[in-house]
Amino acid sequence: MITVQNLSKTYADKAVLTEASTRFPAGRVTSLIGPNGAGKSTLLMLMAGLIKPSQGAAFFEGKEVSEIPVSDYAKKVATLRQTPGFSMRLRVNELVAFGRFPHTRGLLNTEDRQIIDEALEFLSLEHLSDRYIDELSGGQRQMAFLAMTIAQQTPVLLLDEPLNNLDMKHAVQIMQALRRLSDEQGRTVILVIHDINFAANYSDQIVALKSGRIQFEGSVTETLTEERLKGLYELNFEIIDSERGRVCNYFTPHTGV
Ligand SMILES: Nc1ncnc2c1ncn2[C@@H]1O[C@H](COP(=O)(O)OP(=O)(O)OP(=O)(O)O)[C@@H](O)[C@H]1O
Repeated sequence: MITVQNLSKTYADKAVLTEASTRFPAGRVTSLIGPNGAGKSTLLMLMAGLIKPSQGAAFFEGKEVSEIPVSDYAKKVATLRQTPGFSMRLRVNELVAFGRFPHTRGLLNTEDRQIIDEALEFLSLEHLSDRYIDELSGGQRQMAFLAMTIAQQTPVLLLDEPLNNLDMKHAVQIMQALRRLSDEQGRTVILVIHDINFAANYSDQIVALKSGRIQFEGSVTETLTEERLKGLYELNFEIIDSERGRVCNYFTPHTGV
């Protein structure tokens, strides 16, 4: 379980996250939503231990994240950063093998190879296994990085915009995979996501940020309402519930004008 308490981050006197306190339920999918610059990635990176808080703390199983040795934390929490840069010429399966590093320190055994194959299979990437990363499309590369994160086999995954560069079919495939990680394997998934409709249909929990503060949080039905979304994004929404799920329509905010 990850919790944050009075968590704040300031850059040169500019507060980008202010007194955030919340808990992320174990084994569930939580989406961090909100407009550009709201502080979503900052909150995720603080939980990942990749940046230090100015005030307050993030906790993993009751221990302050900044006090957990990096090598131990990497076995518990895997992080996929936004647009990960990678200049080395690597094949997809070699990239995914990096996910095993916290466990193996580089020496892969048969079990590691199996886990790598399973991560590729989980995202239906077997056909790309021998392809070079720099010869993939943006979406294929994004999927390969996600496979690396999955191969790390941590109880918690922190994902910053995992749907970046993905077409609709692949976005659905990723969100279904994240649900399976939660439903079938009990893993905790916390992701930053802009597509409100994917958040609505695949999350257990929503945490909404605006101007560095948590505006609201709770279940999809509690949080993704016309009134709350209007306040968050300053757009008119129409919420449509059907048996296939909830659709938040903001595409034509000025209908009738
Ligand atoms: N290293 C940094 N130095 C200075 N300011 C930063 C730094 N990192 C982030 N910020 C600022 O913090 C604010 C929050 O950024 P953050 O990336 O957390 O927002 P976000 O909600 O993830 O945005 P987006 O949806 O656009 O990715 C922004 O105003 C950003 O410019």
